This record gives sequence, structure tokens and C-alpha cells, in this order.
Amino acid sequence: MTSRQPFKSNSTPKTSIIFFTVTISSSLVILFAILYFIYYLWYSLVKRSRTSPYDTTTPLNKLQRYSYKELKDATQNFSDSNSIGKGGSGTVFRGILKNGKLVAIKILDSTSFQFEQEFQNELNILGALKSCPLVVNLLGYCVDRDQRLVVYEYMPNKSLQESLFSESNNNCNNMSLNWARRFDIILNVAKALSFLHLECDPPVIHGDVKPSNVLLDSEFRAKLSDFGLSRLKLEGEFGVDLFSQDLWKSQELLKSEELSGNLNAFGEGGENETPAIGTPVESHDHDEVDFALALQASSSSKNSCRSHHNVKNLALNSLNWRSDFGNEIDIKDRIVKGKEVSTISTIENGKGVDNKSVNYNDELSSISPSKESNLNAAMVTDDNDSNNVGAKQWGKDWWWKQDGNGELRSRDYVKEWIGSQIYHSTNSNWDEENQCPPSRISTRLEKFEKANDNHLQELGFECHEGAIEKEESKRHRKIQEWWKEEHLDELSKKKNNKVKKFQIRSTKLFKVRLRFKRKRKSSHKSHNVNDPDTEFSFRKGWKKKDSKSVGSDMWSGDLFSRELSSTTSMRGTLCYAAPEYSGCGYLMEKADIYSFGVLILVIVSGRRPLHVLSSPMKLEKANLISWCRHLAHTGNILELVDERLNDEHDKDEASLCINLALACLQKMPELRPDIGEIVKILKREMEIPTLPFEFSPSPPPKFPSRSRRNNRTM
Ligand SMILES: Nc1ncnc2c1ncn2[C@@H]1O[C@H](COP(=O)(O)OP(=O)(O)OP(=O)(O)O)[C@@H](O)[C@H]1O
Repeated sequence: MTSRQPFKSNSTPKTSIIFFTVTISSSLVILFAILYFIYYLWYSLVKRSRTSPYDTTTPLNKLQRYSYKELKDATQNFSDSNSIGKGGSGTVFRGILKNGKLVAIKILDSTSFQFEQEFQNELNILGALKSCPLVVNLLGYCVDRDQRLVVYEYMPNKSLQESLFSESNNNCNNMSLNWARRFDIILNVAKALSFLHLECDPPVIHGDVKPSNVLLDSEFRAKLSDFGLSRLKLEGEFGVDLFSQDLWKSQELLKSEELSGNLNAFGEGGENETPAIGTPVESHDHDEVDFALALQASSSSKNSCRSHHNVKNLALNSLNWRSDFGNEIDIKDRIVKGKEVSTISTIENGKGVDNKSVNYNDELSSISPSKESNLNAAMVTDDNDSNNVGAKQWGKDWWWKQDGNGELRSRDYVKEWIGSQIYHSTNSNWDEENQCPPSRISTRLEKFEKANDNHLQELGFECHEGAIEKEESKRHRKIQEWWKEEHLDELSKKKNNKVKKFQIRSTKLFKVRLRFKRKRKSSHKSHNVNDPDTEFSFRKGWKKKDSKSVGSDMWSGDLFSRELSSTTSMRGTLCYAAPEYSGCGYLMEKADIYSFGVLILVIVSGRRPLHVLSSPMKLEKANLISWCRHLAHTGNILELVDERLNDEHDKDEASLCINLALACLQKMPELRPDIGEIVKILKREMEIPTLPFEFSPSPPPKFPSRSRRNNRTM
């Protein structure tokens, strides 16, 4: 007993000391953990908000930040007389800066829910490129509360869209774009894309190649503009968009990995401290990845032997325009993956498509429904969401959100729109119809639904049968629901005055159509600049278009083709977007190549990709791509050349361009030539690849002809 007593008395204080120590230290650990967690949350939030390109941490040190007042003064308070164009993302004004420099100032439309992203994208990507004579020069930007402005070099001849489709240029005698200029534009756009795909590291994919994004200088030399939908292709990132990652995470990662010491606060003269600009890095000849197999989207840049230049941290490093355009970029020949596949036996919807059938089969019809099945409904975002787009929407489904309802496909958009437009053009009571209130839109769509497929068949849009047909009609219903939600329900959630505004706008649209029809009848040339026009964009709903812009020119052709040609939708523009890139597809270099193919046809023909005129005789020519394929099949591609050129074109060059366009427009991305090859083909340094059987003017007979067989038997 006595021997146990001291033991007990000694062990109790020890235990309690241990107990105390453990309790205190564990509570300290917990406390620190909580503090750390709070700090981490705070830090990451602050970090996030700091990562906008216009913030001081951003290394866009070559760009100037302008004050709103400065730009306001430069444009005489953004006066109508200085307005030079309006696109889907904003209005562009001509301005003269204090130093006398003529500039183009774009005010991004802050009502668009992705305007912040487009702004940041433009700055991060275009701002990172250094003085390429074929890419429009970004001079600076302005951030003023919710206003975002971008300042570019001024291009006196505006856009190719203007030159091709403006009324003044529709006159044969006043054709600013003769053949030589057109060919140069094609070559220059090819070189610009070559710079982006092959000279930049990581490669830049433009994502929205179309005439309104090709600007023309005083001598009609082309420069590529509008990088709002562009993206960088990070190393090892085949098929995964930059935007599928968190852009800012990528930025931070790169920052911490290799550039931490080099980032300088914006405006602190960090230019000298940034890593060597345009430092060539090793080529990646041996790093080949079979993108063709992986994604059916070949990676021209991966496989090419190119001289890389670092574009570190997305925007940090700049790219030197290394190549003298006289001597051109040194791009070694390379084997295009999948080239050995000589015919397009594309599998569409699980069914092989007959190679021989050269029908009016538009690329838009080849969109795989499975690709879109995962889309989330997110089109209808309320204002609060849209205000918070900043960091949130850099997430992986940001692009998808643009696409709207998961059930929507580009083809659906087009079908609905074509149906409605054709209905208008064939309806004798058209004018009366136009005056119906917006609430009747969906009813009218239902009426058009039946007519759609017939019209689409004529236009070259495939109409699937059986189950697909049913699915289609379901989609149509969903489209209508979306339409209602997008334009009525969403708005009804908002304040009453917004609803009123919407109604006014809708009424205006119908008035516009009415005016438009009258305008066409009377061939009225002048228009009131101050009279705002309204048109419908699938992406943005109702949008106001400046009548002075030909990108949005109400009077330069028929409303329908203008809408489709100028509607930026999904990750690109309808009719210019590659089929594999249908809303949630992967944006690879070959998507740009496809758009470039459409662009070539538009330049050569002087037509929009979808151009429906009132005359039914011309319906077969409505779909430019299908018409071109048809002409290729019948061996008469030169019929496509713009009549306004009065036969004053180089026939060899024209047929080279058209054949090249057909090669670029192949459905399978890996069959399309890469941009290096395209430049060589245009410069006649390389033969154009053999076109698939279906484009061949005189397809070889599959079986010996009867006469031959007879000869043999004789
Ligand atoms: N740097 C510039 N110099 C002269 N005109 C310009 C310049 N940038 C744009 N424009 C004019 O403004 C118009 C609208 O350009 P913007 O890039 O906003 O729209 P878009 O490309 O037609 O449409 P979206 O943004 O939907 O692709 C162009 O068609 C062009 O006429």
C-alpha cells in the first residue's frame, strides 16, 4: 500500500501537465488551422480579384491605360459621327488622341454577360503579341467602373465585311477589292494565322476568323483582329481548351513556376525585367502526340518544326514577328496526320455516309448530337450572375454557357432562323406579320416548324429520319421554350421598365424588317444614322446595330444572310465555325483552318456563306459551301467567282483558292491542310493536296464502263 501511494501522487500532476500541454497545443493547432484557412480564403479571394489584366499585378506593361475622359474627348463624347462599326461585342468609334494619333476605340457592351471575358481575353492574348504586321495592333485599354474599352490602331478601310458587302462596293464600277487585292488578303490572313499557329508558343487559336475580323489598312492590306474568342493552346493540352481550365489558375501556376521573379506591377516600368521577349525555344519535333487519333483534330503546330517564341504567363511575354514576309516563315514540310485517308467516309450519327453522294450537305448538319448532350442549361442567367462573371465564368463551362440550353445546337439555331426567314420571304402578308407582338414569336415558330425541313432540304441541311426526326422536334420545342425563357421569362423576372424596354425593342425589330423590305423595294441608299436599328442575335438576344457598320449593315443585302453571317454564336460565328467545334467541341488549329476555308469562298465569291435571295431560282446558291462543292463536282468552280470582278481575275489563282478552300472545308479536321502548308500552297511552293473523291470534277468510275467491258469481251 505504502509503496503504491507515492507513485499515485507523482503520476497525477504529470498526467495533468501532459493533458494540459496536449489540450493547449491541439487547440493552438486548431486555432492556427482556422486562421490559416481564413487567411487562405481571404488571400485567394484577393488574389483572384487582382488577376484581372487591368490590375497592377498584370504584366501587360506594354499597353497603355487610358482614362475614360481621355477616350471620351478623343471621340467627341462617343458621338454618332465617330461611330465606325458595331459588332456583337460592342461599338467601335474613331478617335483622335491628345498626341494626334488616330485610333479605333471599342466600347464593350456591358450588357453582354461575357463582355468581361472577351475584354480580358483580348488584352491577355492580343496584348501578348508583339508587333506582327498582320495582326491589328492593340494600343491600350480603359477600365472605368463597369465600362471596358479597348484601343486599337485605326484601320482606314475598316473591315473586309464592309469592302465586300457595303452598298457602295456593290457597284461593279466601284469595286475597291479587285482580284489582286483579294488574293493578297487571302495570303495575308493565311500568314497571320501561320504566325498565330506556328510562331507563337503556346500557339494562339483565333477562334473567330470571318470578314468582319479582317481589317484593311489604307492600302487594303489585311490584318487579323478581334481576339475576344481566341485561346492559347498550352503544351500537352491537346483538345482541352485553355478556357476549360481556370485561366487564372493557369496564370498563377505559370507565374509561380517560372516567372515569379519577373512579374512586375503594371505601370512600374517592368518591361525591362520581363523575361527575354521572343526567345526562341527548342522545337518540338520529337514530342509528337497523335492528336488525330486522340481527338480527330490534328495539331499542326505540334507536328511542325517551328521556331517557338515564349508567350509566358499568357500575357507576359511578347512575340517577335521574326519572319520577314518577303522571305517568309521557315516551316518545314511535314506529314499531315490522317492524310492517307483519301476519301471522306465520314461517320455521321453512326451511319457511314456514301462518298459518292455530293449533295447540298452543309457542314452544320454534321454536328454530332452526342457532343452536345452534356451541355448544361445556363443560357438564362439573371443579372446578378452576369454581374459576377468575372472570375466565376472562367470555369470550364464558361463557353458552354454561351451555347445556352444543352439541347441547342448550331443547326437548331440555323433551322429556326432559316425557317422563319423563308416563311417571311414567302408570306404575302409578311408586313402584317411583322407587326405581331413578341409574345407571338413562339406561335409563329410553331407554324414555321413544318415548313422548315423542306426548306432546309432545299438549302442543303440534312433532315434525319425516324428517331432523330422525333428528337429534332423535341429539340424544336425546347428551343421554343428556351426562346420564351430567354426573351420573355428572363425579362419578366426583371423590373417592369426592362420589360417595357424589351417590348419597345421588339416592336422596333419588326419595324426594321418592315423598313428593310420597303428599303429593298425602293433601293433607297441613304439611311438615317441617328435612327437606331435593332436586330436579333442568337447569342445576345436583341441587339442594337449601328446602321453605319456593314458588319451590321441593314441595307447591304438581305436580312437573313446578314444575320447568319454576323451572328457570333457559341465559340465563333455561325457558318464560319468548324463542324467539330459545335458549341462544346475542341478548338484546335484546324477549326481556324475551316473558318479560313469559308473566308476564302466569301472573298472569291463576294457572297455571304448563307445568302438567301427572294428568287427561288437562286436557292441552290444559298449555301455557299454546298454550292461550291456542287460546282467542284460538276467541274465548274470558277462559276463561283464574284461577278462584280467582270472576269478580271487570274483564273489560275481563283481556282487555286477555291480548291484550297475545299481542302480546308473537309469535315475531318485532320484532312484539312495545316496553315504552313496553306501558305506554301498560296505561294505556289507546294502542290495542293489531292482533293477527296467527292470534290473531284471528274470522279473515276467505280466499275469499268459498259463500253470498256464490251471492248474487252470483243
Ligand atoms: N481597328 C479598327 N479600325 C477601323 N475600324 C474598325 C476597327 N475595329 C473594328 N472596326 C469596325 O467596327 C466593326 C465592328 O467591329 P467588331 O470587332 O466590334 O465587331 P464584329 O467583328 O463585326 O462582331 P463580333 O464582335 O460579333 O465578332 C468592324 O466591322 C469594322 O468595320
